[in-house]
Amino acid sequence: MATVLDIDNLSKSYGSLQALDRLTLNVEKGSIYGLLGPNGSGKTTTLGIVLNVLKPDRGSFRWFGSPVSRATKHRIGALLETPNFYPYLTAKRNLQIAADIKGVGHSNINKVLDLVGLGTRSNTSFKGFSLGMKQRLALASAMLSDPEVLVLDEPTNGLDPQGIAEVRDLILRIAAQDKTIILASHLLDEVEKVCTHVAVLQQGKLRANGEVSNILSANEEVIISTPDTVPALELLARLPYIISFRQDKQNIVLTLQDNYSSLDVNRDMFAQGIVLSQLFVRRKSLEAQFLEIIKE
Ligand SMILES: Nc1ncnc2c1ncn2[C@@H]1O[C@H](COP(=O)(O)OP(=O)(O)OP(=O)(O)O)[C@@H](O)[C@H]1O
Repeated sequence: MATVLDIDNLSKSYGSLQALDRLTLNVEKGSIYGLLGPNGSGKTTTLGIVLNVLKPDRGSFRWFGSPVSRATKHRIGALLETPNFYPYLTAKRNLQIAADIKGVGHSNINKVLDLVGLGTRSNTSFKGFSLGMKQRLALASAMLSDPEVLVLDEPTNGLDPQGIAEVRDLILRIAAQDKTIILASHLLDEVEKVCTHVAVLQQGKLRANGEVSNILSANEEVIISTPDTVPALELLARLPYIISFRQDKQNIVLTLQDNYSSLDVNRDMFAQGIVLSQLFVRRKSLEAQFLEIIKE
């Protein structure tokens, strides 16, 4: 898989505040890469640097294997903050002006309006749009040059639930067109629903990164209930593949080593004459995972 963005040891301070501390990560083609972190963790600073708006103190980054240049810039679309459209002009006219500013032709305008679901509203003035529609128009504007990569900072901020759902759906549709998306968010739910990969930032440091599905699947819990609690706890303490267990009301919650499953627990309990009244697997939520990561 080709690397689209390669970030190597980026650091940035504002006075005595270290906003970014030796950040290293790779974004591969076709991924939807989430930069996840609480407010002030360095997400916007990272995006500002890789979009050449901010200068890093140290470190480097490469787009498509090369230092940033006019040629690489044309391959990247960005939405860092909601752009100012002219309120009394139509969606289409606003995109024509945006295209002129970017130095791209008008040939993609109808296509991007259709893509974001505003094809039938192209002659409506911007001021009549809902916040969700305004954000979708902003995404259309970022897509005017048909970029390979889209960089988005908190794309659903301030939207109502319907607007959030529309923008997330749109991001997935854009990604399905063989685009790479890099997206900063403080919303765990958003990253879990939209992203294929995640980098967790805290106080400018990378705390964890990888495929969202890996981070989640590596963190399953097995929940069991049994009337034979005491022998069950004794057995769990002896089983070598149990990483941890704890009692939670009537249940016992287990974390298992990789390559072991609830079947192993059931079989070993049964072999010792311990009957389970309940056994199920629960995926630790990304939120639980995230809180553990930033607690370390
Ligand atoms: N121009 C600036 N001058 C001084 N400090 C800044 C500046 N820009 C950002 N910071 C500080 O740097 C840290 C990282 O900010 P950044 O905006 O990158 O974080 P973020 O994760 O995007 O957070 P948010 O979601 O709140 O935007 C924060 O503590 C912020 O207050």
